[in-house]
This record gives sequence, structure tokens and C-alpha cells, in this order.
Amino acid sequence: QLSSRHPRADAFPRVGPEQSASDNKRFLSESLQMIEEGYSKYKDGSYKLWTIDMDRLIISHKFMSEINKLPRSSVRLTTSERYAYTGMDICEESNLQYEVCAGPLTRNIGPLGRTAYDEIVFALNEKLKTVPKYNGMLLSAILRPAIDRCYRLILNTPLHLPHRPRDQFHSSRFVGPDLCRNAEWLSTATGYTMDVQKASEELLTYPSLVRPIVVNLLKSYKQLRSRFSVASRLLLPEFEKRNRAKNQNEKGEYQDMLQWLVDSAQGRDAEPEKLVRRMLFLNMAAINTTAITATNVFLDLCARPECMEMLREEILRGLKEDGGIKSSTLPKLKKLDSFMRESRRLNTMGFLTFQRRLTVPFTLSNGTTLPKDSYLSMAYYPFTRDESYYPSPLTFDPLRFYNLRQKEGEEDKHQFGSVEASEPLWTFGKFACPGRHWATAQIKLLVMVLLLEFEISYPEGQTERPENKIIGNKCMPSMTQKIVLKRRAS
Ligand code: HEM
Repeated sequence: QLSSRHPRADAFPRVGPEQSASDNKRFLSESLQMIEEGYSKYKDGSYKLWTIDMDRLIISHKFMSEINKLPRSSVRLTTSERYAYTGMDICEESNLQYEVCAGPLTRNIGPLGRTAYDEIVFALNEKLKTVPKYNGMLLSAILRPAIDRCYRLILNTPLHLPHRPRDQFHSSRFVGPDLCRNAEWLSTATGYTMDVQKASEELLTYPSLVRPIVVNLLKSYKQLRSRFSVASRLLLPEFEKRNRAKNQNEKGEYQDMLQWLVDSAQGRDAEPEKLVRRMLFLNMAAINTTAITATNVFLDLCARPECMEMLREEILRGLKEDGGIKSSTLPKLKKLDSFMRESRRLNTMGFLTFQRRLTVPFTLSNGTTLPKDSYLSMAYYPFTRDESYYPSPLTFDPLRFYNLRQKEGEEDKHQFGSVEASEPLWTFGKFACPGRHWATAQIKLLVMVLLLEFEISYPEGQTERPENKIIGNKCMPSMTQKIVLKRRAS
């Protein structure tokens, strides 16, 4: 229900200190304690929490369905606040990034499966050529090129390769180096995301009043601007060319993210400079999130060697039934899907989710009015360890969600990519991550390649996964963990 009432600013209880010069950064080191305290006191309600960058109103995930009734224009992403001066505020100008992912990207996942599998194999083989022995390689160094390569399939293809006839495209075994010959664009695409994070973290260390000045002096922002120039130099002509074709009603020559953006953009969204920024936003939303989630899955797999054979059998059965990777193959991997979801449950990337700004006041069904301009968030981490939602919440049960799907009527629920009003995994409804099906497919394909082509393990003597690292709202897997790959006899 929309409301015009403005509650008093102090109407909500607070956890932790208010924003203050002396105690501003307490959240950095005590985030988990504060979020757990908030959950134990106000699990079904709301409270305020200062999180270094903003004063948030933490609300229960139980209100997701109610908030979903608001238009997206009233519940905005908080990117412009969290990543100020990075150009990422483009996502707040319209929902174009959502539309291209939820629409054409998702529709194209099935047909891309085989090609993506080959790209991952190719990336791994290239990587393995650079080390004399397949012994104790950094997990992140293995996964990153494979994910980048998958991602380039949808984002970067057009820079180098005209659209191929469908059959040829899908049957090509190694679509190969042509696809990503432009090293400059590739390093810009991935580097931009890192720089955005780094630059915004650096800016946060300065008082908000001086940020507009300091931003011009910071090295990290200079680096960001120069990356943006490279991205513009490479992408602008491509967008201009495609816009011309669109304006002349020519049929699109390509099937890729650039084309989907051009096809879907209306009005000012279609300006080439804005399309470049939108591409960079999509990079940021997609690559790191997928890489971190996949890293967690492999860290959990190596800690449970007994699950590898079970998953390998499921994969081989699926491939046999389908005669290779078809659109129907990935959804068949239900045990793997369950493993991935359990891994994500116990390794949430952030303690909070649904980072949104409310542009209208809104009254919840419990009578609480959320003021206009509140920065909303939901506590995710304590939810995933709440016994009332997950029996034995601290136990890693690889088949937890698989077993739930065995119940009548529940077969299609509890999936890695499922969106449920009771679960803030991807948030909900029109606010849910629109790239989740592509992320699911990529991670499944990565596991398939690594399990079918290799024996994987922790280095000798290690059986446990390394601890995650907590920094403020973030919870990151180890980036220094090595894993051992041994090629399986074919
Ligand atoms: C495992 C990997 C991923 C995770 C955990 C993840 C998680 C999320 C979450 C929780 C949100 C909602 C944020 C909010 O409501 O405040 C979101 C939004 C978004 N995600 Fe993902 N995501 C992943 C992968 C991807 C991929 C692969 C893409 C694109 C190819 C993508 C594109 C987006 C976009 C465009 C948005 C913003 C949508 C909007 O405008 O509302 N994500 N993601």
C-alpha cells in the first residue's frame, strides 16, 4: 500500500552505532555480530544499521512479496550510492540491463550449452599449457579464464566474429581464438569490475563532503577513466554500426549482448555512450558473482570427494540420455543443482541482499511505514542458518534440495535458480537477478568439465575447505587456495 505518511527518523530501533566520525568503520570488523544481533532481535521486523557507506533499513525477507507490488521505478538499485562516480549509475536510468538478461540472454542459454562447454575445455587446456605439472594450481586461476571465456560467448563475440548460421555456430567444437582476439577489450571488460570495487572502497575512506574533490585525484579513479576510454574506443563504433542497421530496419546480423541491447534500447538508452556504460554494468553484475559462487562450489566439492563420483554418474547419465549436451541436459543435473544451492546457502557472498532505495514511502502489512529514500536491505546470512527454515542448518547436506524436490508437487521448486517469496537467494519477483539462469548454466558446465576431464582434489594432506574472509558486508572464499588437477584417462 502506498502511503504519504512520513514516520519520524528515529521510529526504528538501531543496531550498532550511528554514523559518527569516531565509530564510522565499526561495521567493517563487526558486521557479522551486528547482523546476527539484528536478526535475533528483529527477525520479522525492521531496524537501522550503519554500514560505512550508508544508513540502511534492514527489513525482513518476509516482505518481499509486498514490495514486489511496487513498480521497479519506486524500488531502485543503490548502485549510484555504493559505486559513486564510476559510471555504474547507468543501471538506475532504466531497466534495460534487466530486460536483456531476463529476455534474450535467458532464451539463448539452451543452444549455447555445447559451445560454452567447449570454451571451458579450451580455456583450461590453454591455462594448463602454462604450468609444467598439473599440481597445485590456484583455483581462482583455473576458474577465471574459463568463466571469462563463457561470458565472452555472449558479450564479446561480435567484436570479432560475424554471426554464423545457427548449425555451424552450435556444432563448432572449438569456436576458438577468433572469438576473443581483442586482448585490449578482454582485459578492460574484466578489469573494469575490479577497478570499480577498488575505487569505491578507496573513496569511502574519505569523508563524504570531500569525495567530489578527492575523486579527481585518486589513482584508482584515473585508472577507471582510462579503462572507460578504452571500452568506448572499442565499443562505440560497434554500437553506432548496429544502431544504423536498426534504424534502417535491417535484420540484425548478430546474436549477442550488444545486439540485444541495441534491439531493446529505446529513446536516450540507445545512445552509444550509454550502451557502453550499460555493457560495463553488465560485466560487473555477471563476472565476479559467478566466479565467486563457482569458487565456493569447487571448495566444497574438494572437501567432499565422496560427492564427486555421485555427480559424475549423474552427469554421464544425462549426457548419455541426451546424446551430448542439449537444452534438456543441464536441468537434468538435479543432484549437482542441489549441491550448488547448498554451497551457496552456506557461503553467501554478502551478509545482506536486496540493496535498494525506496523512492516512495511504503506501508507494510504489519503497519510499519518505510520512509521515502530509505536504503533497504535484507539480512541474508542469518536466514541461511536459521533452523526454522533449514533443519540442521550448519550441516552441509549435498542432497538437501534434491530431497525436497522428490516431494509431489515440489519437483520444479528448490532449484539453484529458483526464485521463491520465502527465500532471498536472488531476491524476488521483478527484482530478482535476471542473469541467474545463465549463471546456473555456467557453473554446471564448469563442474561438468572439471569432473569429466580431471580428478580434482586439495593438495595432499588438506581435507577441509579454507575459511571465508569477512570484510564488512562481504564474505569471500579463499583466493589463494590451490587445487590439484590430474587428467582422467579417456
Ligand atoms: C552466481 C552468480 C550471481 C549472483 C549470486 C547474482 C546475484 C544477484 C542478486 C542477489 C541481484 C539482486 C540485487 C538486488 O535486488 O538488489 C542481482 C541483480 C542483477 N544481476 Fe545477478 N547474480 C549473479 C549472476 C549474474 C549474471 C551472470 C548476470 C548477467 C549475465 C547478472 C545480471 C544481473 C543484473 C543485470 C542485475 C540487476 C537487475 C536489475 O536491474 O534489477 N547476474 N544479481
